Amino acid sequence: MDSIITQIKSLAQDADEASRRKILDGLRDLALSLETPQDTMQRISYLHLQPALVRVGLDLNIFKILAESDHPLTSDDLAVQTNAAPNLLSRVLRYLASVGTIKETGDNEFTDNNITRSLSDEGIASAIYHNVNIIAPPIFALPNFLAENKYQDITSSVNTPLQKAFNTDQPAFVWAQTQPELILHFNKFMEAEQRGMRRWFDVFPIEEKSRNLNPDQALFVDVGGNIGHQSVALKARLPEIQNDIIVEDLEIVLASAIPCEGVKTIAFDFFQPQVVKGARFYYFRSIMHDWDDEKALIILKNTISALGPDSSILIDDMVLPNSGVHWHATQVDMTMMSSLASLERTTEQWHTLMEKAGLKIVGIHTYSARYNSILECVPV
Ligand SMILES: C[S@@+](CC[C@H](N)C(=O)[O-])C[C@H]1O[C@@H](n2cnc3c(N)ncnc32)[C@H](O)[C@@H]1O
Repeated sequence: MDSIITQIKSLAQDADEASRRKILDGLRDLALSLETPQDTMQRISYLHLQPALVRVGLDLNIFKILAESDHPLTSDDLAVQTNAAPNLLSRVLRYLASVGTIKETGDNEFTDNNITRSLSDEGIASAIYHNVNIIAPPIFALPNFLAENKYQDITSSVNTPLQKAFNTDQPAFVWAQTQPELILHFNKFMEAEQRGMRRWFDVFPIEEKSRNLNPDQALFVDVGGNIGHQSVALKARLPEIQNDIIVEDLEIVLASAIPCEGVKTIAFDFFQPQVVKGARFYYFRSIMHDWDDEKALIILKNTISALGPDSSILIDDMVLPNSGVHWHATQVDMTMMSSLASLERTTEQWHTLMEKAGLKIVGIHTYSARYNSILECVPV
């Protein structure tokens, strides 16, 4: 067994991202194939504990303390540093070690491992906060919601499990504006989610397609661009181009925009007609997946009215295959459904949406093993 583990580790060390994922998924399938009914019961029925207890670890700063310590710490050491009751803490630590998020080195003594170090990263911590605080309650409300609605499609963004879970009648993005902590975590989560990934312009011929701009023509409008990660990266890629790169988002979000010379911000509601006319690119990253076809069509039509003769719309979202969709994508799809009444789309669903908008897809450039793709769209 030890020699098999060593072989797998060395295989993974030299693997590219797609092969490394294949190894992880193969090991997952192997572990599942070995489960007894008892194992399955233990695994699935307690799954929800892990994010909740990891959040406790984050609240107490346990992962960072262990990652920054050059020697193992006892639960009493950690109790002093966190002000948590020693007995409570030792039980929490024992749980966290048992699921591999920290490493037990002796009786009530712990150190870090690769998972501890990942969890001590601010962006990854924010992803956990966002998912535990905002995504999990609607997911737990989902079974009753579906039963009450006789297992019909969730089609209204004001009637989803999110409204049930948080007792609100507002759509998620409006409700979110009343939750400043949510916005801070969400913005950091968005950064962590993109980190280390190939960028869309690594496959999209951005230099070639940015030629012959008029001097007063905007190059790039990052619609719903959050705090500007993509626009800042694009500016770094095209430093010599002086045409405007503009991040549009809600005012409350732009308040935390990354300051960057050459990147402007405009507070803008994409359910209103686009205010920047004739830009070369109108870019939507992870926007269409937030909305059902009806709302996505409003956003697209508001953009089409601003297009100039050489403009195009770039949609940066997942393009799902028809079968064998990876769990990284199916879990986002379930989240979209439960909180936003929206979806991740297959190639066919993207074509249908664009046809309804009066657009045609002239290219699909896939840039990650997670189906992230640029759909280049122009009017029919
Ligand atoms: C899933 S995030 C994607 C953010 C960014 N494009 C990225 O990929 O990191 C969706 C974004 O849409 C913004 N948004 C939601 N409703 C909006 C509206 N009506 N007008 C403009 N932006 C909106 C949110 O504030 C958020 O930043």
